[in-house]
Amino acid sequence: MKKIQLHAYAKINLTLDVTGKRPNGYHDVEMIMQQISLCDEVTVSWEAGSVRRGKPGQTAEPDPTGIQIQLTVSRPDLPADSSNLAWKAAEEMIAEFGGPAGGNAKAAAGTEAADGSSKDAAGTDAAGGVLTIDIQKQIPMAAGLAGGSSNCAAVLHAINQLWELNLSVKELCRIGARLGSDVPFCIMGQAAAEKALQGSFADDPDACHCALATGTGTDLKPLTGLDSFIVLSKPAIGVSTAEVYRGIDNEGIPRHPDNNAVISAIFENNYKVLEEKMVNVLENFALKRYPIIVYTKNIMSDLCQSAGISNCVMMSGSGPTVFCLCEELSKAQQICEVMKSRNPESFVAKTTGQDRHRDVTREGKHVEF
Ligand SMILES: C[C@@](CO)(OP(=O)(O)O)[C@H](O)COP(=O)(O)OP(=O)(O)OC[C@H]1O[C@@H](n2ccc(N)nc2=O)[C@H](O)[C@@H]1O
Ligand SMILES: Nc1ncnc2c1ncn2[C@@H]1O[C@H](COP(=O)(O)OP(=O)(O)O)[C@@H](O)[C@H]1O
Repeated sequence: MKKIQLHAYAKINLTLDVTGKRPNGYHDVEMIMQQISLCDEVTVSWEAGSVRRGKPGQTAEPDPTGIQIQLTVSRPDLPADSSNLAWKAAEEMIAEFGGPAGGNAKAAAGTEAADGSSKDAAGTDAAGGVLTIDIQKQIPMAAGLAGGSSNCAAVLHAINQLWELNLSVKELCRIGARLGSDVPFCIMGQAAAEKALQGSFADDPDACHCALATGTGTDLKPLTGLDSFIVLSKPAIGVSTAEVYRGIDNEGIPRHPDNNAVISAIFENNYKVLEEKMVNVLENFALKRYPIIVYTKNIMSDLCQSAGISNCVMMSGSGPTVFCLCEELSKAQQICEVMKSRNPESFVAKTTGQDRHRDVTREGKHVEF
């Protein structure tokens, strides 16, 4: 049996502009996406040849390739069936590749039964195998943080490794884009941030922690990332991305983000410019529809003011999570403490990929998360 454990990182949107609507209902966007340290743990194992039954967690009957998917999750409100994006990722890889490189499960089949599955003379599954996925959740759900998309991306990466497919980040993104608009960014981010993958993607130009996303969010240009601590606070509601995108169609957009100014400000770590130019146009609908988001933003802004830091407070993605940027860990921790008393799902995170923050703070002290 082969096994790989990956971190599935969340993202925040430092800007989010909507520039048009397509005939299929999807919206054109221009947004800056930044990976952060808050993550789930996704473990995937591959056992070739034998199809086990009666194991814990949800299982699917083997498909015609003889491959069975098993999924376990750490939260009871997260589906552990084929509606889970992690499961969909496994199905997509099975449909695309049929099994490991050089040992394609379809091609390696012994005799093919009437239902298309592979059986040996004894009637047991001769080819194929079992893909077992376990998700330990930490990223809040339906939160605007791409938790589901990051789980999906982790399973695509894991199967790429376990089946030795040698796909590039671009090739994985092509598959991921079919599963969700945020999935390609999560794939690029994991290629850059996950130690277990770095050997495979050391020279891949698409491995990055921050990107400008255009099109429906799947055309990505790597950017230098921000170097900051982040406080995240999720009000106790779930928000549907589809509802928010639909809602924005009937709203005026008084202010758009200035992506070029934000890209320069990220490079210079200029929080004053970030405060002025970071805009998420989805707030125009989401804040009206869900006043708890306004309330959360106001509390966080007041806390930033009391701490004497820039007011870089914004909703991430389609919400409802609100975040603020903090240069200093101690201030981020102070703000988080107060936010936790209002919204238990409040966290301190840091942007990934920054040498200054990777292992040590600027003062040279180790940072433990
Ligand atoms: C808003 C963003 C910003 O990063 O993130 P989240 O808030 O979801 O984290 C993304 O655009 C969301 O990406 P994702 O959550 O993957 O969305 P998808 O599954 O592709 O689409 C869910 C629904 O959102 C709408 N949708 C999505 C993307 C897009 N560019 N235009 C849309 O109108 C569609 O109605 C679609 O049916
Ligand atoms: N592995 C997964 N993790 C989280 N949510 C998932 C997953 N698979 C499917 N979902 C579903 O997708 C929806 C949005 O999930 P999520 O990715 O957390 O939202 P967002 O991108 O807004 O942060 C949830 O309602 C959840 O039921």
